[in-house]
Amino acid sequence: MNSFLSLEKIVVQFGGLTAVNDFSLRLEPGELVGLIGPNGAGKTTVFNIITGFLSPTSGRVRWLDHDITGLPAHRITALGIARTFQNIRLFANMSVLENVMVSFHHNVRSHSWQAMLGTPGSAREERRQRTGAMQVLEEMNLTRFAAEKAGALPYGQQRRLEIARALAASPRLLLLDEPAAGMNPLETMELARLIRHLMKKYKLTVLLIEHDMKFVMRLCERIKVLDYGHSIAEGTPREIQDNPAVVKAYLGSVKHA
Ligand SMILES: Nc1ncnc2c1ncn2[C@@H]1O[C@H](COP(=O)(O)OP(=O)(O)OP(=O)(O)O)[C@@H](O)[C@H]1O
Repeated sequence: MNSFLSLEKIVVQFGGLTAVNDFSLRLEPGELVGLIGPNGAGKTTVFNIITGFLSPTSGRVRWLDHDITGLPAHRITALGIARTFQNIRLFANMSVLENVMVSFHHNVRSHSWQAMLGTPGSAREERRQRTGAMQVLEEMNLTRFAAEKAGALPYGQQRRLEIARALAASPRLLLLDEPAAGMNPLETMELARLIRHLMKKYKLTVLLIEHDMKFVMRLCERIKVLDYGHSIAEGTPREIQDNPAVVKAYLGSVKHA
């Protein structure tokens, strides 16, 4: 059957721990889906499987009808899947602009020998990366920070820069790992607006992990809930809010917190 992204019966074991167990998920183009669940439920592990940072113990990942299970991360990015990280992974000592240019560089995989020799091809390529990176920064409202060190940006802007870097890879599917973490309510509201805008403009599909329930419930069309590696519910925000298994999973996690 045709599919955009489909995860089929994914199992991930770390030694004796089963972090993800028999997990399946399908995404259709243009969807905005939330992946939620208590701490340690296996959400980031699912992202790591989709993006090639981990290989599953069993199960398959299909993307645009290709089996991409276990492909290395850079190949999966080149096929159109980009991500951000829960723990921000910027090059803190490089400028904001350079951080985005690096993603363009990976995107086009420009010939490193050209760069080493400083040939006209590489100068042209650098200009192309710079122009592209500036466009992405403008989209993310980060132009005024272009020359600043990434590590010096306020936290909320660093999160936006992470998204800028992911966008530079020209993805069709964007995975956002806790994009609103550490943001104030105003920043969170702006982020929700931005995600909708980017999805429309770049015809993106988005899967996001988030603990801010208000944000998830307002933004996502469909939500999938993980608990101890198992999918325990899937549905609209309303259905998820009223689902007894979900309430129980979250109450349990509060009790143990
Ligand atoms: N590389 C690893 N080696 C061993 N155990 C791991 C590894 N990565 C994750 N785990 C374990 O797998 C389980 C799922 O972790 P994961 O980070 O996917 O959960 P999560 O739902 O993203 O949690 P959180 O909301 O706290 O970020 C946890 O018990 C975690 O400790």
